[in-house]
Amino acid sequence: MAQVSTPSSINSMIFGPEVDDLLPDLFDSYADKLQLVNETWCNYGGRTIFAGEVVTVSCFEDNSKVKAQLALPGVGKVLVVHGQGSFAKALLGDMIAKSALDNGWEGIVIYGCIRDAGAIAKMPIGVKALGVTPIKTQKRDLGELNVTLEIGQVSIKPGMMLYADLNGIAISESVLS
Ligand SMILES: O=C([O-])CC(=O)C(=O)O
Repeated sequence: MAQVSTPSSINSMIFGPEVDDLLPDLFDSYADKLQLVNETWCNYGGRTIFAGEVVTVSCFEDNSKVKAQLALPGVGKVLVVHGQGSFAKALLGDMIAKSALDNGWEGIVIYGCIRDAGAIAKMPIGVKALGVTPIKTQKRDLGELNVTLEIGQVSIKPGMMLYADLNGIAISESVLS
């Protein structure tokens, strides 16, 4: 599994042996540099600790841009998708998640829903979302790439760093060091 381009001390928190948690240690050391993205996230990916440089998509019940981005190389990157919190359509399923895994993405955060949660749970990639629905979107190529997103009263901009574990999601303006 590729390691993200963070300082080795943080990499050891993310990838070290028997590491179960990341955010508590990060907030103990770097609280002044972190913003908590305070939403009721559920964990769906087979990898519970992940970090990377943020790429953003904004879309509503259409995951065309999500599919297109995750088909591109993603080593060291996390895709953050603002789906307006919709529970009507899934913005990620197992095929798109597999594509992300094959392309080296560290993780995917969806302010909305996913489907194929059983299969995604077996994939070694980070996936967090608000919930699940079995219904997929219609792909009409609607949505915007690399715009600033407002989630959990935090502005999430492309190029920021995102850190996630079972305790939540946090972002920083730059790589913590
Ligand atoms: O295609 C979709 O919209 C979602 C899906 O089912 C998959 O990724 O397998």
